[in-house]
Amino acid sequence: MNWELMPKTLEGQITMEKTPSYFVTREAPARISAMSRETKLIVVVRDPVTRAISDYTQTLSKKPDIPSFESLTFKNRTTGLIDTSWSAIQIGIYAKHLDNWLQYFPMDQILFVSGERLISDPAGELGRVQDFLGLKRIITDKHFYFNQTKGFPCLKKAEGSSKPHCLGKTKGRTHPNIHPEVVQRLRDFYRPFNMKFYQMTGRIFGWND
Ligand SMILES: Nc1ncnc2c1ncn2[C@@H]1O[C@H](COP(=O)(O)OS(=O)(=O)O)[C@@H](OP(=O)(O)O)[C@H]1O
Repeated sequence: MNWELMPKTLEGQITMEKTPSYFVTREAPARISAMSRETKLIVVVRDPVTRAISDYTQTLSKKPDIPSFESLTFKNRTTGLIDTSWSAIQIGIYAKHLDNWLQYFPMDQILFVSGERLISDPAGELGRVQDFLGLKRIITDKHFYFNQTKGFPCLKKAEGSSKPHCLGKTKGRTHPNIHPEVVQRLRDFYRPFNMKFYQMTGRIFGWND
């Protein structure tokens, strides 16, 4: 197996790699740190309850026969006991995953991007990303417009083209309606983990307001 998958980076270049599952993979911090302790890490996080529903929506689009969101959420519906072994729930316990990364990387090498702000203020959030990477703020408000049909911000011009570009059909799917009681139970479940995560990152993401 060839482990040297990352290309060599020359002076003045930044090599980037995106794998959503790294953040929740136990072995990832040690392996990335062994490759380079200077690696900068960027994680996009959104309200873990919406994240769980989004995760379920994605699975449902591939396997329409899976059980309901509610039945996967609870180990026991009557007592309200949540099945934390279900990956859609487990992934949203951000404080726990961050603990694992902090064994190998200092906090100032990790940037948390707010998924909600990425939608409401993409240029502002990307401004933080550019600062974190030590880049000039080249991407600004001028580059985005809000596409009413898509319901999301899109690029005015795609790279190498003069045409507007939105993310594809698999981004921004309609979520199924989940019973408000189930949503509330999940909000209560995540609250302490969210509070811990705000404390660790020094940013209030506003998921329990
Ligand atoms: N500009 C724009 N356009 C469309 N979608 C946007 C945008 N910005 C953020 N989002 C949110 O991205 C969510 C999907 O991203 P994922 O992280 O699931 O993608 S990935 O498959 O893990 O790469 C997707 O989640 P869903 O709403 O559940 O589809 C969106 O909420």
